[in-house]
Amino acid sequence: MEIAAASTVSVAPQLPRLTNAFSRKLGSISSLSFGSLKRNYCVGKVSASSSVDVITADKISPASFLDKRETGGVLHFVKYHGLGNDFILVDNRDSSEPKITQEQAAKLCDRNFGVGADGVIFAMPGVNGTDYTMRIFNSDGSEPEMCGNGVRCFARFIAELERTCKGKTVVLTALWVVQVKVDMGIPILKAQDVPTKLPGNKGEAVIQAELVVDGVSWNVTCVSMGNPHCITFGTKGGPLPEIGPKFEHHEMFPARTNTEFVEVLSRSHLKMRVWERGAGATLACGTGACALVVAAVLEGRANRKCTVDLPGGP
Ligand SMILES: N[C@@H](CCC[C@H](N)C(=O)O)C(=O)O
Repeated sequence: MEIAAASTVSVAPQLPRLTNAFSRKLGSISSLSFGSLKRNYCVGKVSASSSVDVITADKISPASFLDKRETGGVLHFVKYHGLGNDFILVDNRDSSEPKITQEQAAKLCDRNFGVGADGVIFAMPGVNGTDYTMRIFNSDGSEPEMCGNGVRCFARFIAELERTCKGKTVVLTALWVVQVKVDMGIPILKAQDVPTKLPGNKGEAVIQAELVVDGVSWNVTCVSMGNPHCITFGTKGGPLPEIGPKFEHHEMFPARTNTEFVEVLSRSHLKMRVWERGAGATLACGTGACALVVAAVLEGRANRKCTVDLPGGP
């Protein structure tokens, strides 16, 4: 079921390195927008508060991981996606510790033995004057600094929680499909802050530099949107599961990297495949889409305003 988009929520990430803070004092500062978000419920019954009841762990096995953190053995969650980049969202506003561990998150994200997702997002109490903080674990359990589609889902989730809680400022006029715009902040180009060990070749930035991957030479530009991205243009490549991990774990990327393989269709139309750090091939990556437009502009391949086609949509 889909109802037309009706609500726009802007998000200002204020601590791009470690946390993504969601401020209720929202200005209209969006500079990049993505496609609509959709909410999928994947298991169990949908309750009035839009959470999903999972069968209590103790009915399955006393050692089941879900009963270790949440009272009563129930983890309430919803499943959202942005262009098919899908996340399990947990209301963690009552604690500064995530309700599940990184290992448990990896199990939940397993598409065969768990719920299945690209990551788990926690809506945490605010820090430094913000109302909320987002934390996210990738599907391998690692913790990234930032996630563009994740922060959109997070904004949508907060909007829904606030609506449920009443008396707050976020207005939601339709369910199911909502446009959420995110201010992604300023890209970081300084090599050591991306981070990459590739030496800066345009000042401290790494732009169209040579990277040898498994004996093959690639031209790459390195951009951080809070999390590291390595962008390469052209049609060269191969199956993502083969080539992606070689970039992700390349010695030039001390914090590993997300990698975007980009085709330039025109100066305002780009097409990307992505291999995400800690999650593999995903249908969409918001930080990746932004990073590749930055790279395309820096390499003189595209205008500053572009449509990016991702496997999950434009
Ligand atoms: N899909 C996300 C990025 C998620 C984090 C990434 N896997 C990382 O480890 O940096 C997005 O939409 O930005």
